[in-house]
Amino acid sequence: MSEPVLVLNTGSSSIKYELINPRTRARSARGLVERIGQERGRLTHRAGDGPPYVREQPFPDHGEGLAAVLAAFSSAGPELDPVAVGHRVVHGGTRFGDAVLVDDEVIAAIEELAPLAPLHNPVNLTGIRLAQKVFPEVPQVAVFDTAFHRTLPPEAYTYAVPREWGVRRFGFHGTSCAYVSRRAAALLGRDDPNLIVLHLGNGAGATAVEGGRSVDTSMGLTPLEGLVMGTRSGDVDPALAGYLARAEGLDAEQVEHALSHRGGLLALAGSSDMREVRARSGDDDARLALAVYTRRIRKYVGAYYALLGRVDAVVFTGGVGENDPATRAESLTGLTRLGITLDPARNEAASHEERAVSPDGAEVAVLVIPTDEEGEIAHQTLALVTAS
Ligand SMILES: Nc1ncnc2c1ncn2[C@@H]1O[C@H](COP(=O)(O)OP(=O)(O)O)[C@@H](O)[C@H]1O
Ligand SMILES: CC(=O)OP(=O)(O)O
Ligand SMILES: [Mg+2]
Repeated sequence: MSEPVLVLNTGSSSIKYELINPRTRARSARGLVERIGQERGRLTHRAGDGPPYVREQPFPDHGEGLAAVLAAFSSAGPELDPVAVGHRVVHGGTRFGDAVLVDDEVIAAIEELAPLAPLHNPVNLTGIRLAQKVFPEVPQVAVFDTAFHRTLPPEAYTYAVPREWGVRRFGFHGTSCAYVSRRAAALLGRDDPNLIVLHLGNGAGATAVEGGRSVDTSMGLTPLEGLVMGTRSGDVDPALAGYLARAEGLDAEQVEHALSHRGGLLALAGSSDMREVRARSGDDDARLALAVYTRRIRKYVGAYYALLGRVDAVVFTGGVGENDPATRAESLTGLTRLGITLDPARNEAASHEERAVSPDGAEVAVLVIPTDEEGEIAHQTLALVTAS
């Protein structure tokens, strides 16, 4: 029996979607709406093995992007008849752990958490509301990025700030971390390995996984802290906000917006896209950007090695982690004494498969595992809908 689940991963300027059979993980359709809110948007829809259905036009907001997705299914198929819709929701706060069925109360809670993930939660809600309208009889399920990090111990999630602020570290990309951690365990043939997971996409984070559980992670209260990202600065001196207020007259919102949208690779190299930055690695700005990007990763690898004491594998995932051998090599240089080395030929071989890129018998395996956030969301969605 085919039981397709529609998965919506609504990002700050994009919508990724897939129609998946969660049991076989077979996709009958997948697509992407890019550059929402910009002058030139694009929708690419793939159904089966045929040529993609492409629309180049502006998509002023996520609502219009989603309407175009529905139109793509009508024009290019397949029939869009999901048994459930699974939504990626970035911030679940302390309220949400496992996936939940969406009702009015859940929507209100996701909305309340929006100030902690202003780039993500509001557009996640746009997806939920539209799907409710289009599929009123179909259960909607929210799967939270923060869920996998519920196991952080207090000493990892506590900031040394006044308690009455009620703030803490949450961590993100948990669905990706959970999936690649499970796959790493299978590849290593160990039940509950110790891992350093490096999810390097547009957003990027490092996570220390001990015995299969997240015990520390680089993203914090919001998805701005930690590694250098496409447009996000990652770690900076918190006094920067006060300095910019005094020196430039920026208010808190302007500082946060700049650190989120004008930071990272974009600030240093003029592009948030790693492929473009790599293509210009002859120029000084791009070289510095790459050095800052990979040095930050190396610092987190060292820190998490120290926390874990024993590491079975370093796992690379996300668009950069999966596809950029130079980032993997530069991030792990000088770590031979920790037992972390790469096999250059394995590292450089292009592949979309799960694989080890360290030498056979290495003390610490280095793995590349393509993430599957959508497959994981579909799986959790069907499990919840079937159980309820
Ligand atoms: N072959 C490649 N070499 C280097 N970087 C790549 C390659 N393919 C994709 N990337 C980079 O991956 C990043 C996007 O990662 P992805 O995980 O798809 O993003 P998102 O967080 O939006 O899901 C971009 O910076 C892109 O340049
Ligand atoms: C949480 C986060 O950073 O997500 P993304 O990588 O999709 O921006
Ligand atoms: Mg991502």
